[in-house]
Amino acid sequence: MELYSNRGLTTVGTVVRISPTEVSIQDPTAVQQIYQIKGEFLKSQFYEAFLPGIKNVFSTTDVNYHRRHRRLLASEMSESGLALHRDTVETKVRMTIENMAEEMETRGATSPADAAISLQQENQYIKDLKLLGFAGGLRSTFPTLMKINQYIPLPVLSLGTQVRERMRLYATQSLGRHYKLVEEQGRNAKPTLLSKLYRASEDDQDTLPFEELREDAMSYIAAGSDTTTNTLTYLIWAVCKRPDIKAKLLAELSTLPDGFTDQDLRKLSYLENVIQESLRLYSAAPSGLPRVVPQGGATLAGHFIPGGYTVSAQAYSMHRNPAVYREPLKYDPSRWENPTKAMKDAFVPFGGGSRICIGLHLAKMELRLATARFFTRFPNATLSYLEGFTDKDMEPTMYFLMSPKKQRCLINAH
Ligand code: HEM
Repeated sequence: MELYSNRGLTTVGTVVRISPTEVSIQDPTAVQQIYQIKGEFLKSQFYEAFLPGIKNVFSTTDVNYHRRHRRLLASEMSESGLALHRDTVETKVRMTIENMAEEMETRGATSPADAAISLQQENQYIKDLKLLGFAGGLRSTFPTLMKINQYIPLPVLSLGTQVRERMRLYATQSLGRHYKLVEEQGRNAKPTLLSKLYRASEDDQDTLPFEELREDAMSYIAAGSDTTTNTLTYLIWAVCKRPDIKAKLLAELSTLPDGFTDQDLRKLSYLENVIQESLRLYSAAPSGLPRVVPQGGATLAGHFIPGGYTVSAQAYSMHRNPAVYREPLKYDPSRWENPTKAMKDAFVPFGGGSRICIGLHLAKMELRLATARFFTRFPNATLSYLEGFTDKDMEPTMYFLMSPKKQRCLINAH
């Protein structure tokens, strides 16, 4: 199979052994086999190494624990459940756009990622989010580091422990703020993504103990911030680089009524294609998602893989396979006008099966609103060359999550 990487076209196997007991697979049919709703390929120990000491809906490898949490969390994150949160998302997006406009005045350029995140919390919080992915990626990719760390403490790993503790504190504070509101305002308190669970009465089966809820809140903070922000950053950068694409997007946005809402945006097909294409090339979590082959083994892409082996597929290569996507390195939203079955099967920015991203509808709502608000407010936006910014700054780095190498993208938003 031929694959495009940043270094050009390389020929690699569809099935590649990457360690004595681990196999990476880039075959759309096999991927559908591995990541199924009722699948038997369970998350591997990789996830516990990624977030040691934290058991939540993202990291747990325990099927029953996951099923219970996922069931309880799912309704609020569904498309209908999110209707309650549209106004909150809309307000955050508007504030982000205002931040950008202000930054333009003071700095002469704006950085979408900084504008989006600076609203949420202090500087330390932002640093912590980045460090969490970095340290987690190191730990799970190089488990030997953990062994060395027992004898010679490695600063990056102890930093990771401190970061996890601070993330736990952020989650506690965030839940605490809502508890206080509920005490003061009762059921009329502004809902959050976890409201339903702690509104339930003490003896209600459909609720979670505070500690478990707090760990899930951590997964939302960690998995839900940088992912959407990085995708949005790459989207704005990619569209600003291509005046033809921007013009087509602006033409579609110009059909929107004044005071448009997400309901209006959902009808815009080109906007949807721009988001799809950004998730294809710049998907924020494009690394291998390791699963354990069930007992008895499995035949994947024509190869028998014994039970207990780890298999993984990664969106990065799947999304750049020239046999599926013509000119795969080209940013071309129009390819999504009539996608083939292979394109749909190979498109896995949110993972798949029972462990598919629980935040995907929220992420897509945020991306729709932020893209539409950004380009209607700044129709003449172009790339900025201020502060020596170049395309090289946008080369991806990957520590499980993908982000621009220099952690910045400067836009001349005027
Ligand atoms: C563009 C934005 C996003 C991308 C690309 C993304 C990507 C992913 C991927 C690939 C997975 C599967 C991980 C695996 O199998 O190991 C995942 C899982 C998850 N994501 Fe997202 N995500 C995004 C936004 C969000 C948001 C906004 C939230 C929550 C607020 C969120 C929360 C989660 C959680 C909790 C899981 C674990 C689900 C489970 O195991 O049941 N994500 N995400």
